[in-house]
Amino acid sequence: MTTRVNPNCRLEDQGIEGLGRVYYNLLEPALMTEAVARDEGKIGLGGTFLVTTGAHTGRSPKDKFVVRTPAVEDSIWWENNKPMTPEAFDRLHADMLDHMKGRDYFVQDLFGGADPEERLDVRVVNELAWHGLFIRHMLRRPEADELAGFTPEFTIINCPSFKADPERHGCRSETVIALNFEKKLILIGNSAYAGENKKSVFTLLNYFLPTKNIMAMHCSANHAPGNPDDSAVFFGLSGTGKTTLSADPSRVLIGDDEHGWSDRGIFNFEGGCYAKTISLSPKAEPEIYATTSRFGTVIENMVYDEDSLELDFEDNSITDNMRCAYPLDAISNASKTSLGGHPKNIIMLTCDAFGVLPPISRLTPAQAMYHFLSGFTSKTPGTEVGVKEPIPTFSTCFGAPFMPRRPEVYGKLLQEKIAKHGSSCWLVNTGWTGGAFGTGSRMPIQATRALLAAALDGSLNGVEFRRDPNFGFEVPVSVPNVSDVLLDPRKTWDDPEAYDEQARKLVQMFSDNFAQYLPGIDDEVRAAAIG
Ligand SMILES: Nc1ncnc2c1ncn2[C@@H]1O[C@H](COP(=O)(O)OP(=O)(O)OP(=O)(O)O)[C@@H](O)[C@H]1O
Ligand SMILES: O=C([O-])CC(=O)C(=O)O
Ligand SMILES: [Mn+2]
Repeated sequence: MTTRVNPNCRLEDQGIEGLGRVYYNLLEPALMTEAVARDEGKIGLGGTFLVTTGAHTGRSPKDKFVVRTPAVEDSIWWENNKPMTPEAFDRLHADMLDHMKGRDYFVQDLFGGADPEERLDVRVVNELAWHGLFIRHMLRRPEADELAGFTPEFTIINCPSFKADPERHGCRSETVIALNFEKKLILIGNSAYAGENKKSVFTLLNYFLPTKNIMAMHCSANHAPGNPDDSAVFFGLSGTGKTTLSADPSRVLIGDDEHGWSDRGIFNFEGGCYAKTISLSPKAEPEIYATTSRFGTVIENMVYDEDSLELDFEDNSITDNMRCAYPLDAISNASKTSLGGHPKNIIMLTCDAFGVLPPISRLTPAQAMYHFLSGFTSKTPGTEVGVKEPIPTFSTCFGAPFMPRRPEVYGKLLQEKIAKHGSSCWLVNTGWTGGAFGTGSRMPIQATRALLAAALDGSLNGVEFRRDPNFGFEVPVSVPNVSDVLLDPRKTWDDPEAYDEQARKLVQMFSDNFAQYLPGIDDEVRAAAIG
């Protein structure tokens, strides 16, 4: 019988002792069985696993720390990554190991990265069986014979029942995510939100890959049917549409959130997807909807009927950030390899709740760099009391919370690769049209899809373009299957002067934010800066 763990690499061999029962590399059915036995959640329709995560229903970026050791001192972007002293980390580590004694743990040995040459071997040690199921869906699953020789390069210990002590552990609250590059260890305490697991691995890859000249990207990716070389990536912050728009029935899905771009092309870091389910429509997003009733899908923080177990896609009383996690093969048109060629098209998604940005714009490489460094989207009112206006959010590289290095590192890599491979770049607004949030409405998914289809098949390059007076990029005047009015946001507003006023404000926000990047920027990108 094949063993499901490298016999020379048990937790004891890593100095983790005195635990209760340790379950190594259980498969999905066994993980579900253990999760049910522990009352962590319950089986839903079609064999999904329904779970709630208590106080944390999203990531806790303010509680994330990097241990400040000499080896990483010069390479970490400390203005964006909170430091923790090695001594505080050691106390946290010792206290967590102590807390773990006598408790059962679920170990999953997995790969981060679909390209075998570039992958990171990670061991994820979870207190919750369903976290084991989640991360097994999300990362790359080794074959049984690969497990026999598996030696983790990094270990993540995720212990939601552990509460940190800010005084003793040098953190901010009882919640902690601490990355130690020297000890090759990540410790997560006091959050049951599953997304912390996957974004920890992303942060590691974002640190390591640039040294190998590989661009690490917070983006989704797909390719044309039968032609992996005709690939596209979709950058974007949370909620901008990476997952929704990459799962396009007319394209082959490579992945929905994290990818690398090496000299061989693009590769998914993950083996699964983590989709938002709020208002998920079977008509607009049939592939993702179908995953919410298949065996093994983890359904996190959704309200359901206690008797019938029917999910309520509209009830956001637990959180707006309700999600489902499933392996890539749950999507029928997913790539078998999770690899693609050098992207022919680079899409930058933004959800502009001010209703100012056009639904699609063509960017020069310098403009693409400007928008990549800006990383604009907006948070919409409603989730926080008293928030009446959309909140502009500038998160550099479309993912500042996951970027351990300085933005220029990623910016330069992307710039070089775009120049070398001649990728076309586009800015796509999946946010508001016909006015700002409160007046207008969200861009219809069908319109966004039609515009993307035209960009990706090359036909959009053949239409007439106008130059946007506020942002300087080019905007198509007319596109088949999309109303001309939609293409010109000013015309969608009842009051065009109110549009101009809002546009002026947004330009100013971009310009104020970009000031921080001007000192290190080359002339071409400087010339593309607006305002
Ligand atoms: N025009 C549109 N384009 C894309 N998504 C839209 C559009 N209109 C509405 N939506 C909704 O917006 C949400 C986009 O979320 P999605 O999960 O794709 O974001 P994401 O970029 O993958 O975020 P995260 O990184 O948090 O996973 C979905 O709920 C989708 O149904
Ligand atoms: O990380 C998460 O919690 C979910 C996600 O994909 C994102 O927010 O970008
Ligand atoms: Mn997503």
